Amino acid sequence: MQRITSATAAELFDIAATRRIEHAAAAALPAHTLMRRAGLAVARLAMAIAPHARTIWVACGPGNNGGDGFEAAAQLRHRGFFPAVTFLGDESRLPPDAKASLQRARDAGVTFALTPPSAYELAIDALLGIGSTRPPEGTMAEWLAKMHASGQPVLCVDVPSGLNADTGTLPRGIDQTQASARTCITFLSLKPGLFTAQGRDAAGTVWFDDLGCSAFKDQPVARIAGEPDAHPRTHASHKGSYGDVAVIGGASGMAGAALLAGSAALHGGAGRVFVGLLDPSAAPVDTAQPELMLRDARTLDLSGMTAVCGCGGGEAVQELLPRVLSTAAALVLDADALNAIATDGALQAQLTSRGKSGSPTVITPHPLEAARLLGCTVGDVQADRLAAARQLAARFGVVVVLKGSGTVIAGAAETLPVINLTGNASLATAGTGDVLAGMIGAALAMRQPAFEAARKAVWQHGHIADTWPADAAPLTAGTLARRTPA
Ligand SMILES: NC(=O)C1=CN([C@@H]2O[C@H](COP(=O)(O)OP(=O)(O)OC[C@H]3O[C@@H](n4cnc5c(N)ncnc54)[C@H](OP(=O)(O)O)[C@@H]3O)[C@@H](O)[C@H]2O)[C@@H](O)CC1
Ligand SMILES: Nc1ncnc2c1ncn2[C@@H]1O[C@H](COP(=O)(O)OP(=O)(O)O)[C@@H](O)[C@H]1O
Ligand SMILES: [K+]
Repeated sequence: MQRITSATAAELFDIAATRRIEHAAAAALPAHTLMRRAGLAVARLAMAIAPHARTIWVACGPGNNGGDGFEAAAQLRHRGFFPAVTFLGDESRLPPDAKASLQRARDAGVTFALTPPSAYELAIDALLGIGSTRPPEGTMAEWLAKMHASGQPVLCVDVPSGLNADTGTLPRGIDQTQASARTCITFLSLKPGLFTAQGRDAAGTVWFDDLGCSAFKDQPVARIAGEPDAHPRTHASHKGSYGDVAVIGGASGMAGAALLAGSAALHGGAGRVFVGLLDPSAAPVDTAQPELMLRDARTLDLSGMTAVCGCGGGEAVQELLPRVLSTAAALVLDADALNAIATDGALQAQLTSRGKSGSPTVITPHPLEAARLLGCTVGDVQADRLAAARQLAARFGVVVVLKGSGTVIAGAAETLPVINLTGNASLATAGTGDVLAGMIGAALAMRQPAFEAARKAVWQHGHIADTWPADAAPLTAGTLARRTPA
């Protein structure tokens, strides 16, 4: 059993691949072996989470996920705990594995009840796993609501019930994000939905158990990539070794966004940072950050530079985009640059041909910007974040950073997308996206390949937030930009 953290590197498998792994493993093992191993793993984790629990509520559903719950209850009873099982299903229609585990729970002397216990110290959610086909309703929805509102810890078996294990979406009305401490133990494969969209809130801390079946492989759909490699600086280097970044943005009233990106590029390690402001009346120097070289955006020669374009760019950025797209040596497109491209077919064609030419290019849309680029709704993007990021990457031939909880990084078709596990809601404050764009710009300026530059910066951006000292100044975009990545 392995705890999954932001340092973990592993492949992610969708439901179809997981089913194939399960069938291959089950065929190679004696009957009921997988479920017995799964139930034992649940019981062990339950004992670790709530070692002093008197009553453990085990809510079991109509399929094999419920079977895991019966098996866990049997194992817990054998170890002196008092599981109370509520079963929502038709015994005569239980799959064979689950039926055998139900019998084992009965034989172990587990208590069965029609309604949840009035008091309990841990709830085990074994209602639905990867076989969830429709939104939970009626009694199942009530039990889930009770579990999640009770304040007691919840241990989800394989997948939080109702969560789409491929996409991380929860059905409307099923809230699994309330105050209870949440843990999920998942079997045979790590599923992408546990790590993006609503998955991170629903699953909480994720544990993985391969049930002794690591030999059974299949085709992954994405990966979590762990901590990126450090790039130590050689003694015999100088500022020219670390490249130039030119931030282009900061239209009237929005200079701050460009300055934040510039600050992040500087602290991210770029050799020199120019900030090309679109506001002609902007001050000639930022006295708080005199290292930044402020210029008129129209005068910058981008041919040897990494451009970070769009932060606070307003509508003014549109007229500069043809030159930026054709001349920047490497490029990060954010915010208003993306909005401009979304409404302009010629710019889209230019972006596509830039992508085809292989010039390093990263786009960093949040879900609304991604929706504009794809011509769909935010709901469509969030309904399948992996697919949306892959689609954008394929359309323009660039590296895509689809931001939000479980940021997705997608590139060329032959590169597995990455779901990033650092970051938290303290980043949900204005300007943190500008900081990310600047950090990616710095990594590109240091000549890291575009996908790796994006992956590294996204990981570090989130990691800074995750390790923000409790006694430090509050996390704002400005303080985030100034913290050296750990
Ligand atoms: N076999 C093994 O040894 C191992 C299996 N493992 C475990 O099996 C799990 C997969 O089991 P599974 O395929 O039986 O699917 P599961 O998630 O239990 O649900 C299917 C049942 O739920 C029903 N149903 C669906 N939605 C519903 C809803 N909203 N409300 C109400 N009912 C709903 C659906 O009914 P139907 O849609 O057919 O009407 C069907 O009856 C997997 O996640 C893992 O925990 C692993 O431990 C490895 C070892
Ligand atoms: N709840 C969250 N969990 C993890 N990361 C988040 C969360 N909310 C925001 N972020 C991150 O913060 C940044 C916000 O970027 P963006 O939406 O472009 O903001 P802005 O335009 O204000 O700079 C992104 O990197 C995003 O992934
Ligand atoms: K479950």
